[in-house]
Amino acid sequence: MASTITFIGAGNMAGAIIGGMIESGFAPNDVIATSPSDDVLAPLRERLGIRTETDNAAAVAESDVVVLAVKPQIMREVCEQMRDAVQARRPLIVSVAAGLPAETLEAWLGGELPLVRCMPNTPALVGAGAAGLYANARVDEDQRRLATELMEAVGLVEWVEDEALLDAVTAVSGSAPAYFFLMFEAMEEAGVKLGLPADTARRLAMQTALGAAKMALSSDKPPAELKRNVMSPGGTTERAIAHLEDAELRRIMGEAMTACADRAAEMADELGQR
Ligand SMILES: NC(=O)C1=CN([C@@H]2O[C@H](COP(=O)(O)OP(=O)(O)OC[C@H]3O[C@@H](n4cnc5c(N)ncnc54)[C@H](OP(=O)(O)O)[C@@H]3O)[C@@H](O)[C@H]2O)C=CC1
Ligand SMILES: O=C(O)[C@@H]1CCC=N1
Repeated sequence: MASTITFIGAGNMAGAIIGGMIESGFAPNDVIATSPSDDVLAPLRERLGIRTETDNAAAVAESDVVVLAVKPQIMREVCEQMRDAVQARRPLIVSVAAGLPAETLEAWLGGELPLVRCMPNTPALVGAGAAGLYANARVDEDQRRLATELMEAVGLVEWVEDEALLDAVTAVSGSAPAYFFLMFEAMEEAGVKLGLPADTARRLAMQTALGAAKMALSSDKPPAELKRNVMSPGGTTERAIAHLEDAELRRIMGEAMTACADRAAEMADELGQR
């Protein structure tokens, strides 16, 4: 793809997407990352060979796609500062910010812009990301393809036609790597209590998660059946699963994910006011 793609903000999420893009074959010279601090940019420039810029407006002036990847709390100020450059260039805007509505972002950037809202996750760094995308009415088919191509370079893409569903995507995939990392912590701690060295328990737990995910993705059987296949009657797994069900893991996951989606909607209320 010959388009120039600029990331406004070069933190965790932008770094993960850019790393995955370069790994998947995007030309480093077509990618620009911005940050107020060259200390943040220098390692990206040196490690990935991409271009960097401390002036957001200057980067926007030569971009076909502008990915907004700063924290939601500073998004308004960042958008307003580069509004003139965006209006002069009219690139496709892709926002990865949790919560902030397309209409609000578009208004902060001066209005009438093609804008895709994307909820990615950090496994993009290893090409195993999962992203939900929503396009406003100004996004044409070519721009939709461009956004798909960009995010498919780093993982799975699912489009939603109702913007509000991005809050659900945040709960199911955007925030969800952290749920699994918590699970790894808990499994390692439990493995150590059962006598294993910590690093052995950690490696076994992670490899098992990878295997379970790969197996579930490649199987036409639903997870409930794959689970039953591990549970020998009267055996060990049955005992563990009974414990998790008695402890109401499903209810806990439901409540945690509802809290996540509610927070995304709350952020829109807190930050999305014009
Ligand atoms: N982390 C995640 O798993 C996910 C994050 N997101 C979204 O991604 C966005 C970024 O989050 P995340 O990467 O975690 O945050 P980070 O804090 O890691 O990254 C944000 C970056 O923006 C930089 N920055 C601050 N001000 C400016 C500016 N004026 N111009 C350009 N860059 C600036 C910051 O620099 P400095 O540190 O020097 O201030 C920082 O490096 C958020 O909107 C979040 O909702 C979405 C999905 C998943
Ligand atoms: O925690 C957050 O707000 C961001 C959005 C999704 C993942 N991290």
